[in-house]
Amino acid sequence: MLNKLLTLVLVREPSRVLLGLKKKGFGEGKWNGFGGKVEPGETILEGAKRELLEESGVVSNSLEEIGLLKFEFVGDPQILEVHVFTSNTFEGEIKESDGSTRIFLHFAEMRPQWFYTDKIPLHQMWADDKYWFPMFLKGSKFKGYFLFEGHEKIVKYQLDEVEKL
Ligand SMILES: Nc1nc(SCCc2ccccc2)c2[nH]cnc2n1
Repeated sequence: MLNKLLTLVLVREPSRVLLGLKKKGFGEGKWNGFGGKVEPGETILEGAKRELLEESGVVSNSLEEIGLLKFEFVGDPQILEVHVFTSNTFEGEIKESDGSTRIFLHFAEMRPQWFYTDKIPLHQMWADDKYWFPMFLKGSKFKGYFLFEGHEKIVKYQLDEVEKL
């Protein structure tokens, strides 16, 4: 299967969500949760925890999978399969990462910032987020498929709230 396994972690307090501004690479210039590739030999959950720690300095031991999103880009056979997690307990102090390798952690070019749930910068996020973020904020689980043309235009999509992923 050509699907590329990715994770996305949204750290959440009752009225705030932690997002990171991607300074380089895929999704550069967009605010997003913390995530990335699942490495060989690790589970999706382990990958999610690893990326969260690498990209934000946050250690979370209670991630809950809340969404499954598949992204296809016109002209590219590889489908991104993004497993979305939320975390409502965490420890560690939030660190900016500048891509330089630290002694302890390899940071992945993210600038973390808290956003109040009524001030999510959707216009500076991936175009699909405006569709499923409200489901995330109200605690629903969701499954979606988005066909992109380039990185900004959604050609078609399917999105459903689900009881179980
Ligand atoms: N919100 C959102 N996220 C992603 S990729 C998330 C996973 C990821 C992958 C690589 C680096 C960092 C994070 C998206 N792709 C297309 N629409 C999208 N929406």
